[in-house]
Amino acid sequence: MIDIAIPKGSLQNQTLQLFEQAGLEVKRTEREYNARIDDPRIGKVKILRPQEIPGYVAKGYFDLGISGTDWIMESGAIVTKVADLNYGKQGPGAVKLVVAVLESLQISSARMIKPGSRVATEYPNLTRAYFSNLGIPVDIQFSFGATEAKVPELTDVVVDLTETGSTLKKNGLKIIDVMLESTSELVANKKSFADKEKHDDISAVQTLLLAVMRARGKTLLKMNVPEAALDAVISMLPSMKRPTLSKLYSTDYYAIETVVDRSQVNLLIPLLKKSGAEDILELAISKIVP
Ligand SMILES: Nc1ncnc2c1ncn2[C@@H]1O[C@H](COP(=O)(O)OP(=O)(O)OP(=O)(O)O)[C@@H](O)[C@H]1O
Ligand SMILES: O=P(O)(O)OC[C@H]1O[C@H](OP(=O)(O)OP(=O)(O)O)[C@H](O)[C@@H]1O
Ligand SMILES: [Mg+2]
Repeated sequence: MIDIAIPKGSLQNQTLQLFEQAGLEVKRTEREYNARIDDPRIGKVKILRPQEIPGYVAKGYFDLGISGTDWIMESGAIVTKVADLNYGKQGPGAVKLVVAVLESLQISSARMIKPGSRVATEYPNLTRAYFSNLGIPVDIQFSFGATEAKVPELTDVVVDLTETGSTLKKNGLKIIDVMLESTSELVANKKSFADKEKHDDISAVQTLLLAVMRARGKTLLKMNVPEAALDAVISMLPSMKRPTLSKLYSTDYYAIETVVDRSQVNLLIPLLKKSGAEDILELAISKIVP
């Protein structure tokens, strides 16, 4: 059995949705931080801040956790990366940890930042390493948030996250460098990962979550096609390997089944029909395990 830490805050909704779609619904009432997942492989489930999750996983309080690349790196926690889950607050993709200054300044790269500048950030360790690497001594000031508000009176430079870019823009800031790209990651405790039984349970959760991620954006198409139209229809169809073909009982029709990109399906269906496909069905896919 494995214990899991789920992030509260920006990554919470996407994480809960992913677990639910994987058939691992995180059950709890509003404001309840001790949750349950009804699965024989999963024990304790807690909802915690993503800043703390890597450290707790590293110490062995949890076998598995989800946090952002940013907090895994900032905390310096030694954990095993099990999977990139590749979502931020707003959905798929990564967020950027950027160096930003007032738009009106004649500064276009981090190398142009003056020694002694004040730098406000929630990530003092990553920021210290970054400026020390550049060889620019700066005055790093820990920020509890609303970091963009601090320019220019309270700080000269900010190191903060951006996803849509809206907060930087609304506060008159421009990006002069990207320190790192951060996405949600599934991480495991090193000892648990090396333990035979726990490894199997960790792998099971990994397989189920990744299967959901893979199925997103894909859809299943089924159709009946007369033998005469078979080549024309098959030549249009993408598939995971090759389309599945089976003969219909006592006719010259074939049934075809294949996986296609959801973004393509509405373009494809009318063309398939025109080429002779009949009884076209589109079905949702919950999981794809290669
Ligand atoms: N749009 C986003 N804004 C902030 N954090 C994001 C965003 N998208 C993804 N994240 C990730 O979420 C994690 C931070 O989540 P958390 O909820 O603890 O902080 P927060 O959203 O900044 O909370 P708070 O509202 O207290 O400032 C980090 O790993 C960060 O990279
Ligand atoms: O590029 P955007 O989509 O605008 O998102 C980025 C903003 O979101 C986060 O702020 P948060 O909501 O965590 O507030 P905080 O600054 O008080 O932590 C982050 O610190 C940025 O300010
Ligand atoms: Mg924040």
